[in-house]
Amino acid sequence: MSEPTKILLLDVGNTCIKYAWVSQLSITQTGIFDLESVDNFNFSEIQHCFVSAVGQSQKVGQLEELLQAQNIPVTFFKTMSKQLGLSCAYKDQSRLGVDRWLAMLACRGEYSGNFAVLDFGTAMTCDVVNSKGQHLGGWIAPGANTMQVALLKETEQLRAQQDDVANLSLGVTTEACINMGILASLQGFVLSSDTYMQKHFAQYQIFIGGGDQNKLAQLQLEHIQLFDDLVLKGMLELVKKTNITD
Ligand SMILES: Nc1ncnc2c1ncn2[C@@H]1O[C@H](COP(=O)(O)OP(=O)(O)O)[C@@H](O)[C@H]1O
Ligand SMILES: CC(C)(COP(=O)(O)O)[C@@H](O)C(=O)NCCC(=O)O
Ligand SMILES: [K+]
Repeated sequence: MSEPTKILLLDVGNTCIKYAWVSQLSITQTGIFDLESVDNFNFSEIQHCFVSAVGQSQKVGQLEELLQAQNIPVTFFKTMSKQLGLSCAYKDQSRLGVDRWLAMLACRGEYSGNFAVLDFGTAMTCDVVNSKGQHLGGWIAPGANTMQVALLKETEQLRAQQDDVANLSLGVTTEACINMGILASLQGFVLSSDTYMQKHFAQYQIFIGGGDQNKLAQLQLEHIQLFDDLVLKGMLELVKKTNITD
């Protein structure tokens, strides 16, 4: 018997490209996709490739050429005004990053109540969705690495050394003060979303995803849940529910 055909999902953020292999409509493997070592990547038996892209357009172009050369059909997801019971708050939905849309679809697939979804990558974003599936809007702020880059660029005396700090304390060196300051900003983003949700909803959940979610693992709040592979799981929801590959 031949191997079941596979679907490749690609989540192109402004810093990293994440991939997932999907077989029989389940994710079997995820990782970081590196275009430089693409020769080691097994493209045989790919039935269809689905892409969410919000950055790195040059790499996306290269990827598209590579897949087309192998006759692999490629579908790019777009933010819709309405999809799978979710309605976009933006008047012009095409302006909302498709990664934010897919993250909301992933959470809605898991949870039917009111929620906020926070994604900690190059930018940190928050999107609020009510139990009727109405997206109410959100926030965009610089992510951890972007904060550090901006801080070093705009000052003279700062120097940084990134450290995977998760417990918030006080720094006694410049480097530690920056790491703690950035962690405080990330935690503040979460706490502000909690305050907002508490004010507007009797019941809610806060989902946290993105490459820097591990920085928030120590933050123990009643309504918070870490959510791996948010965007990839949103893509899977669409692939499953729309039978797009039939
Ligand atoms: N495998 C990893 N290990 C540790 N940190 C990572 C990893 N991947 C991403 N990160 C961190 O997450 C950030 C990128 O997160 P990600 O959600 O992939 O961003 P984007 O979607 O904007 O490309 C990086 O700035 C880095 O700090
Ligand atoms: C906000 C973002 C930069 C987040 O990107 P990421 O951190 O995942 O790389 C991206 O979703 C984007 O470019 N959005 C378009 C503007 C908007 O959503 O309003
Ligand atoms: K993000």
